[in-house]
Amino acid sequence: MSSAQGFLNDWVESRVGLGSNISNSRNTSVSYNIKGCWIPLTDNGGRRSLGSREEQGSVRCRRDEDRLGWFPPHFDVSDRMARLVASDPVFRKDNRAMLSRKELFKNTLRKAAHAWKRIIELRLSEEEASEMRFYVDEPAFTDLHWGMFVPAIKGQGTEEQQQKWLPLAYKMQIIGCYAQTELGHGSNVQGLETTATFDPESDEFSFIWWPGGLGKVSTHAVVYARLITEGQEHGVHGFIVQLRSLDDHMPLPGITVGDIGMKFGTGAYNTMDNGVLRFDNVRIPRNQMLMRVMRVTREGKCVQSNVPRQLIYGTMVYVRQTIVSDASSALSRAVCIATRYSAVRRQFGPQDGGVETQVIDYKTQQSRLFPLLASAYAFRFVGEWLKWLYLDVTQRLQANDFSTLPEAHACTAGLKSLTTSATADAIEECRKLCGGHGYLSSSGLPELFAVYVPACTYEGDNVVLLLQVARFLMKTVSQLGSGKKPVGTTAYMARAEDLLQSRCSVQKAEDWLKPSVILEAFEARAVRMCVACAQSLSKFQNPEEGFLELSADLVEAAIAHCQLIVVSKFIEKLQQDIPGKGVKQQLQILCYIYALNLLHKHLGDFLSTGCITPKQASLANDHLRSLYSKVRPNAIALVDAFNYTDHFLGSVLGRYDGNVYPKLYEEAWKDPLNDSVVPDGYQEYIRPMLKQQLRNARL
Ligand SMILES: CCCCC/C=C\C/C=C\C/C=C\C/C=C\C/C=C\CC/C=C/C(=O)SCCNC(=O)CCNC(=O)[C@H](O)C(C)(C)COP(=O)(O)OP(=O)(O)OC[C@H]1O[C@@H](n2cnc3c(N)ncnc32)[C@H](O)[C@@H]1OP(=O)(O)O
Ligand SMILES: Cc1cc2nc3c(=O)[nH]c(=O)nc-3n(C[C@H](O)[C@H](O)[C@H](O)COP(=O)(O)OP(=O)(O)OC[C@H]3O[C@@H](n4cnc5c(N)ncnc54)[C@H](O)[C@@H]3O)c2cc1C
Repeated sequence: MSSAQGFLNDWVESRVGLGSNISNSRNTSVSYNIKGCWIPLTDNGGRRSLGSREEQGSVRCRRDEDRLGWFPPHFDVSDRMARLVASDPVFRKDNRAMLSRKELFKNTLRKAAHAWKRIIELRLSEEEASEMRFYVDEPAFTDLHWGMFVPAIKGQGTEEQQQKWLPLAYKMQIIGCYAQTELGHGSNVQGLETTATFDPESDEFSFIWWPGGLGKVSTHAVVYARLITEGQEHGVHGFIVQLRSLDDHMPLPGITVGDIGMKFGTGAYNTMDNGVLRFDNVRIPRNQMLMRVMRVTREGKCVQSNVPRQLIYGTMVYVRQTIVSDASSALSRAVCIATRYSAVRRQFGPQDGGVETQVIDYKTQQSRLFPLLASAYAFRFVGEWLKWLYLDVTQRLQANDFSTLPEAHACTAGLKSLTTSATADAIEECRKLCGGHGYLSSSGLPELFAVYVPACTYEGDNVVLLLQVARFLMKTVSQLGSGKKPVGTTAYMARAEDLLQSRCSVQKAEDWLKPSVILEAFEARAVRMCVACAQSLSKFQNPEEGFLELSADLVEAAIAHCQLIVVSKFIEKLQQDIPGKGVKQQLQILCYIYALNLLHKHLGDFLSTGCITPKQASLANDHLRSLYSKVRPNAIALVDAFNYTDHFLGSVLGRYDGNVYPKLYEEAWKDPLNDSVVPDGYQEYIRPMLKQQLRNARL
């Protein structure tokens, strides 16, 4: 899809949407781009002015000149959209924590409407519009419209249904949400209680429903419900349901709809109108059931297509894939703030009155911060790979090849779980890395955490998703002897016999610098944990009972497998040409830090499975420590490479110019409490208290 063409036309005309630019077959090697990254390796080792209070604000890093020849195509789009948003007053960052829910929500509507206006005026491409959404940085109903409603129709609708609904959705003449979760059922989709009963008399369905969705905006929803025809159940399906009038936005008869109320944090995800929806005998035409997987005839007969019924879960696969890239963005943002501030902040140091030490120079700070920096890069690369995997599976599905769907499901579920859990923890760690000031709203970290943390729950609870990965792994292990060769991310299991016996070859710390050594350690750990689980499972008469009993161990095995995927994709990335002086070396160091830090954190797994010895573990740790010193000179450059504007970062601590302290002071005075010198309530509560004490003192 070309960015020169208009966004609107592209989307209306596009049938395949995001899948159009991928042509690799699954077995060819995947080519990566480090999209949107530039790493300015400066002569002074990347320290810039950050770190010296004396120099605050005095040095400006000229970004364009700093770049060393690394312009992946995506970078320009991203950079242009970042600047467009930052320079538009309508997109200014309100102090969201200070706004009432109504103000907050109305502001979001205003920004979303303005974004849409600009998208049309500037004829933005899909990629540009998506970048604009990213930099506007405010969860909104449009995320669900574009991110779930449209993909649900695309993935589960017939050609005819797509032709009818997509043009309306692309032009935003209808606005949709994804209404699947009920009050009582979220993870258990098959357990949904909403029913859609076909009435052959009138050619219509009726619903009862209680969803999470959009409470104030959507005119339509794809609603998931159990299909009942001729008194028989036929599983959960998606149905397009109009909720509100397109004239006056009032709910249609039989529909009760509203917002579910304030959520975690102030500001944060409260810009979103998550909603409650109740159907009371709402009727919709038969052809509003999404029928790519199963068709209901005029007579009420169900006709299964050749498409697997798991495709009904397809929208979740799509969104989980996008969530992995989003994890890298959220994490890189937090790390950018914490790294820059760690270079500014000084505590303790020489006793002779010299300048105090930048906290980034403390090994403890480095050992907490640099693995997070490495993870931000690792998640970016695995996110790019996952995008490829998703596009590949989409193309295959179109050609009626469903063979890679289980792996795509396992990878998207597992990596969504792994990256969101790690990112949520990392944002909180970044807050702590910024000491007391990290707790201030103006650090940007509390709100980032509050906005981000539901990612561990939505689109599938992270533990429930890991259990899906574990099921896939147990199936793979059980087929090992059957001649069915594991492929893709489980290909290493074909070498299970060797990996169960292998001994790590590390003898000195530098041996840990061999990618093959690291890979083999992670593969051996994952195989051994999976095989141990499979052996324990085989002792149960009832496999489902065994699965429940062993679920905590199965989750650990799934994590080991997903970590292996991330490590291996990082290593694959480094086998490619990476332009820019010194860039590859820096990424190599980050790759080792990512892997060796995981090894250190999960030492129990590696030791108890006998993959490495305590001596080798200790050598890995020695080496990890030495790698931190190599990152330190370029730490600022490595976070500048994310190319975040100050507007987007929304953090006084993460300012590009390092001018933290005067700005913190300035920010404090903006608080409404400082509007008056003597606070409201003084006369009523403080003064009488003081007077009382004065009287008591006189007595
Ligand atoms: C202003 C203008 C701007 C313009 C903007 C332009 C562009 C922006 C574009 C887009 C924005 C992009 C993204 C943003 C979008 C959204 C993100 C933001 C917010 C998210 C909001 C949140 C939404 C939600 O939460 S929706 C609800 C999600 N719900 C869940 O995830 C439920 C979790 N539960 C399940 O998935 C399943 O029930 C289960 C746990 C998998 C269990 O399934 P079940 O069938 O009961 O059991 P099993 O027996 O285990 O499985 C049967 C069988 O099926 C296989 N399986 C399961 N799932 C899948 C799957 N997904 N795909 C394929 N196969 C699957 C399973 O392995 C098993 O197979 P087997 O029989 O072979 O073993
Ligand atoms: C901000 C936000 C936005 C959302 N947006 C939407 C939306 O747009 N559309 C929509 O349809 N839904 C939406 N949801 C709902 C979301 O998808 C569900 O909340 C999510 O899938 C988790 O399901 P649940 O709430 O039923 O959790 P539960 O399944 O009730 O989980 C509760 C606990 O039980 C554990 N658990 C559950 N099952 C198992 C098991 N089999 N084995 C072991 N442990 C288990 C979980 O790990 C968790 O610890 C949203 C949720 C949030 C928070």
